[in-house]
This record gives sequence, C-alpha cells and structure tokens, in this order.
Amino acid sequence: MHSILAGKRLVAFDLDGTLVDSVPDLAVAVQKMLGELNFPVPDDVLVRDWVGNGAPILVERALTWALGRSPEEALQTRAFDAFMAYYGAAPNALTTLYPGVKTALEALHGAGFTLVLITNKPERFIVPILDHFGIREWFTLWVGGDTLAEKKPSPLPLLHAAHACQFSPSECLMVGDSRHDIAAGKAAGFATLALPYGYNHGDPIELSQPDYVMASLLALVT
Ligand SMILES: O=C(O)COP(=O)(O)O
Ligand SMILES: [Mg+2]
Repeated sequence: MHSILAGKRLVAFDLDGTLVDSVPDLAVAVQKMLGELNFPVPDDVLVRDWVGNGAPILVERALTWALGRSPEEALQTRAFDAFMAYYGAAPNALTTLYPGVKTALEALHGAGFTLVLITNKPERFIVPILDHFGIREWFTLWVGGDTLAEKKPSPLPLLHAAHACQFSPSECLMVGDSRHDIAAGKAAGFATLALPYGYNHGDPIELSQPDYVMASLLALVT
C-alpha cells in the first residue's frame, strides 16, 4: 500500500474518467440527442471536454455549442429527456474499465478500507455500470450528481459519505480525474489524489494542486 494511505480509513472514488472511460457512450447519447433535434453533431473529442458537471450541464454545453447561444428552458428539458433515454438504453456498450481498477479496488477492500463512489453522474446510471463491470460489491455507498442538494465541487457529497461511514475527513482520501474532485476534496478536508488520464476540460489536473498525482490506480496499492 502507498504511504498516502497511512492514517486513512475511507477512499472515495470518482466514476467517469477515474474508474471508467465512459465518454464513448456519453458521446453517442449526445450525438443521438442532437441528431434527433436536427442539430449538428459533435465528435467525441468535443464531448470529452463537456463532461464533469453532471448530465444537465453536459446537455446545456452541447446545445450551446449547436445553437451558438444558451438554450431556452423548453429545449433544454426536451434535450435532457432525450439524452437520458439514449444514455440509459446503452450506458455500457462502449465504456471500458481503466487498467488496474479491479486490482486496486479488490486490494483496498481486502486491506480493510471503506470504499465509496462519489460521481456527478445521475444516480440511476451508477448501479448498472458498477454491476456491468462486477465492481459493486466493493463499495459501501454511492452518491450521484442528483442524489443530494449539491454536487462536486461542493464538499457536501464527500462529507455525507464520511459522516454516513463514521469517519472524520482527515481519515478520508478523494480520488478523481477533474478539478471538481480536487476542489470538493480540499473543501471537505480530505486528502486528494488525481489521475491524469481522465476528463478535466482539457487542462492538466496538476493546475488544481492535488496532494498526489499517480499515473494509474495500481500505484496506490503497490
Ligand atoms: O457525469 C459527469 O459529468 C461526471 O461524472 P464524474 O463525477 O463521475 O466524473
Ligand atoms: Mg470524473
């Protein structure tokens, strides 16, 4: 186990861009949604930079790109419903687990750490994805972007998880790929570990000054 885990009891993981490379399926749903509305269709590279603040903001960014201005509420609602239906129909068709994820989760769980999942993704997609990859059993709880009143970068979901599992923030580590994970972790009083391979709106994650950066989750458990 890496020394950053010394004194830690709980490890909180982000999902998109940290455990799973989900952009291929998110992009298909965005492309189908915009196509249905007769708008131009973006490529995966564009969609990648729109992920990170939850599904409503992803849809709003896609519509703003297609329209050249902010969408009105009725269009946003219609597009959001279409996106949710398309993504819900195939959240795992092209999504893959990043290397080392299963090994790291199993090792951490085996070493007695409490593992939780804190994503900005809508809650309804969490279990289908965890089950598809056979990793649900290792998590004590999961929080989606629409589970609580606030999502990352708010510290609220992290503090909720720490409280529910009866650990103090100083006993917790937040692991994520984006500035929102690092900001939420710092605000919650968690230590922060960043993975540079995910989605951070095109910026290097080092700009957020996480406590640690590792190339892969394997480095956490070896
Ligand atoms: O759905 C998003 O926008 C990001 O999800 P994440 O918090 O798991 O990275
Ligand atoms: Mg992420």
